[in-house]
Amino acid sequence: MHSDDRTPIPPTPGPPHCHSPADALLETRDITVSYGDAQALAGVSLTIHPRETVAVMGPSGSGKSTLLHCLSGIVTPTRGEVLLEDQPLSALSDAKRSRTRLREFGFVFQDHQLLPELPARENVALPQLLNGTPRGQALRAADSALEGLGIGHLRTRRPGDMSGGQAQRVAIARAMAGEPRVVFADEPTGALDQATGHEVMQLLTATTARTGSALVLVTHDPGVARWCSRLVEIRDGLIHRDTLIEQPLGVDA
Ligand SMILES: Nc1ncnc2c1ncn2[C@@H]1O[C@H](COP(=O)(O)OP(=O)(O)OP(=O)(O)O)[C@@H](O)[C@H]1O
Repeated sequence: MHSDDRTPIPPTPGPPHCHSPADALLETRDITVSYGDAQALAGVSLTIHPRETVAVMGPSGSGKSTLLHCLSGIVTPTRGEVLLEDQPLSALSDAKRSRTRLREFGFVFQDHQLLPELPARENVALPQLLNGTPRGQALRAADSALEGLGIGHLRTRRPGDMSGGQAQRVAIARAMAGEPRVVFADEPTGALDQATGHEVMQLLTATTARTGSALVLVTHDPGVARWCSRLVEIRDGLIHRDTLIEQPLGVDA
C-alpha cells in the first residue's frame, strides 16, 4: 500500500469537506522515521486542513504516535518534510521550533500530565508563561478557558484533588487557552470510563470547533474516532486508508 491510496470520496458541498490544496495548514511530505533498522514511518504524505478533525487509528506499533510527534515538531523525520502553512519546521532553529510549538499547537495526553503541585489555573497558564506571555494575561486566558469548559470553580484546585474527568478537562483548557491552530491528542480518553470519555470528546470537539482549531487525535477506540470528520488508518508505517466520516458525532446534521 502507498500513502497516496486515499479512498475516493464523493465530493460533499460546503465546509469542512471542500478543501483546495491552498488550504493546507499542516502537511507531511513523504516522511520516513527510522530507529536503526526499524522504520516507524515508511513514507507518509498527509495534509491537515484548517478546522479539520482527524482521528488516526491503527494497530499497536503501526506508527500513530510517531506521526503525531512528527506533525507537532517533537520528532524530526529521518527523511521528508513537515510544513506548517508551507513553512518547513526543519528550517526553524530548535528555539524557534519550541516557540512555534507553544504558540501554534495544543497537546492533550492520555494521563493529562498536569503538574501536581500547581493549581488548575497555573497549570493551564503554563504553556503561555513559557512562551513569554505576561502573567496577568496568561492567568486571565486560563480562567476564561476553564470557564469555557464548565470548570471555572476548580481553578484553585490541584490535580490530585480532582476526578480523572475533571483533570482531563483542565488538560483540554491548557491545550486551548492559547487558541492554538492545531490541537494534538494522544489517546485523550484512554484513562477514562466510557461516559466520561464521551463527555471529554464532546468538550474537545465543541471547543476546537468554537475556536476554529484543527484537531488531530490518536485513538484505539472507534467510538472516539466517530467524533472526528476524517479517519486516517495507519499500518506498518504507511497510510492504509484515509476517509471522511459522514455525520461525525457532536456535529448537527
Ligand atoms: N524512540 C524509539 N526508539 C526505537 N523505536 C521506536 C521509538 N519510538 C517508536 N519506536 C518504534 O516505532 C514503531 C512505531 O511506534 P509508535 O509508538 O509510533 O506506534 P503506535 O502505533 O503509536 O503504537 P501504540 O498504539 O502501541 O502506541 C514501533 O515499532 C516502535 O517500537
